[in-house]
Amino acid sequence: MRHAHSVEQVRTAEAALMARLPDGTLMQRAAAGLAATCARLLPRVYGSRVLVLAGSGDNGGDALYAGARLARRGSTVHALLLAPDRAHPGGLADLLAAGGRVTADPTEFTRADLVLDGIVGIGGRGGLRPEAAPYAAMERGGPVVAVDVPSGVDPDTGEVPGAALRADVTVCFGTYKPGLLIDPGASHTGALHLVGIGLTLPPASVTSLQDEDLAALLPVPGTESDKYRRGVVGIAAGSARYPGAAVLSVAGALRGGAGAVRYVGTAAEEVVRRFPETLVTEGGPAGAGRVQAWVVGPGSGDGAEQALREALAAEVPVLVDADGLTELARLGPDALRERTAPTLLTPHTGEAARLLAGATGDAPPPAEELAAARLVTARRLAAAYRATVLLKGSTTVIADPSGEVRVNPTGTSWLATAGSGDVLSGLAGSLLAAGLPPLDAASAAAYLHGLAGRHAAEPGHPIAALDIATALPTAWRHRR
Ligand SMILES: NC(=O)C1=CN([C@@H]2O[C@H](COP(=O)(O)OP(=O)(O)OC[C@H]3O[C@@H](n4cnc5c(N)ncnc54)[C@H](OP(=O)(O)O)[C@@H]3O)[C@@H](O)[C@H]2O)[C@@H](O)CC1
Ligand SMILES: [K+]
Repeated sequence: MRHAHSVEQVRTAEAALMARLPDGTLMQRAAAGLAATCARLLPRVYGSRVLVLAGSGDNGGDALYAGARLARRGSTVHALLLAPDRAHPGGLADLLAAGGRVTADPTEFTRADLVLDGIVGIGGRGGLRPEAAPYAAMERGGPVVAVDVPSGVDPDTGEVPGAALRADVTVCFGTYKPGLLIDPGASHTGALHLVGIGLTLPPASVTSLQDEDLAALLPVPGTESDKYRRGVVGIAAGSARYPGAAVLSVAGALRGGAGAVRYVGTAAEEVVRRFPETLVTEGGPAGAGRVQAWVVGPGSGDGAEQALREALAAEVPVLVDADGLTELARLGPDALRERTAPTLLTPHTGEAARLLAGATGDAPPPAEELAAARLVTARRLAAAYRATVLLKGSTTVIADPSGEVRVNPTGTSWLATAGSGDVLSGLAGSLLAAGLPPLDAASAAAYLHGLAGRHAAEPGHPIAALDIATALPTAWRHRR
């Protein structure tokens, strides 16, 4: 599991540790880790050109001290000071003592074999300021290594409100920051390296599953298992107009580990033709047999209202997707108030905008605004509806009403294909039926779905939604 901590949590842990250590110890630990990573990135440290972009704070201090270490190993190190009269005094003195020089020449950015971005770290707010903004678009001669955070990325949220540096590698200190894991910030970090500096941190509210976490979450049938113990997932999806959504949701559900898939809706014929193992019931969720979790909404069209009401009345976990979400947005959070079992909502940003409008009574915010603020949006929705929310898109973010968040690391842009969300809904519903709590079910489903998309698209070609469902067993088996 990757754990990400907020700036406030990092500052608290830093203060506690600094009180016990001699001045400057943490910065030296950070600089040592940073310099070691830079040395590995350079073909040869001796004789390489290194540029340090140093801002006014400790982030610049880290970069200057790391520059000094590289200068002592024979690199030609220049420092470009973005606030020359406020550069970190100790770091600058150390760099000069090691033979480094100050430059005012911005073209050094292009000449350098490696650039250290020490403009701003966890103390930064807003995009790059005018003196630093041109570096965001400038041609580079070698890798850019971000110190702690790529400058211009909000460390707490991943928002990128203005210009920001795109790093090839980010060396972060003590812990990951949420903004390094969530787009658009995540797409600025490049490869992530964590350097331990000895902080004692509280439990993280933002985490990201890794392969071994997925392995621990996925249900494995025991010798006592029968289909009911493994879970029956009910799929209320599809309509005369959109029968395909039902087929795709069932396809995802069948490969999600539940013991059986029960389908209700008007696309039964198409579903059974494709997947004869599906149990089919006439009518809506209310009249269906035993079901341990419902998925309601993909392609439901006009049938969404009735199906949603019936599913929400059941005392089992319910996943609401697509047309079900549009209907829920119309009803507002009150529709979930009486529920005793968990509810999982799986909106894309357009549906999230409607859900927010349904909760506030305001006009729906532009979907692009929500896409740029994914963490905040998922948390707002989870709080408003008191439900677990899986916000789809570039970095899928899953928030539960307690404020806990999982960030999915396996996304791929190949997943942005029609019907991909239908497969995800069935898969997540299946994991809910198998008994996983909603945060686990949603994050495991997003992880597997992303992996399946990668497998299906290998070695790099377009895929259709059914390809994702077909690749799920491979993703399940290999988990990477
Ligand atoms: N925490 C830890 O455990 C450890 C932390 N360490 C390091 O310290 C870093 C945090 O250092 P920090 O607190 O000095 O803040 P930092 O990010 O350098 O910013 C400082 C100043 O920048 C300015 N500024 C703001 N926004 C800006 C913008 N957009 N563009 C340009 N400038 C902007 C603003 O000043 P202003 O100009 O507004 O007066 C602000 O006060 C951390 O990321 C890590 O690298 C390690 O050494 C070891 C252990
Ligand atoms: K930085």
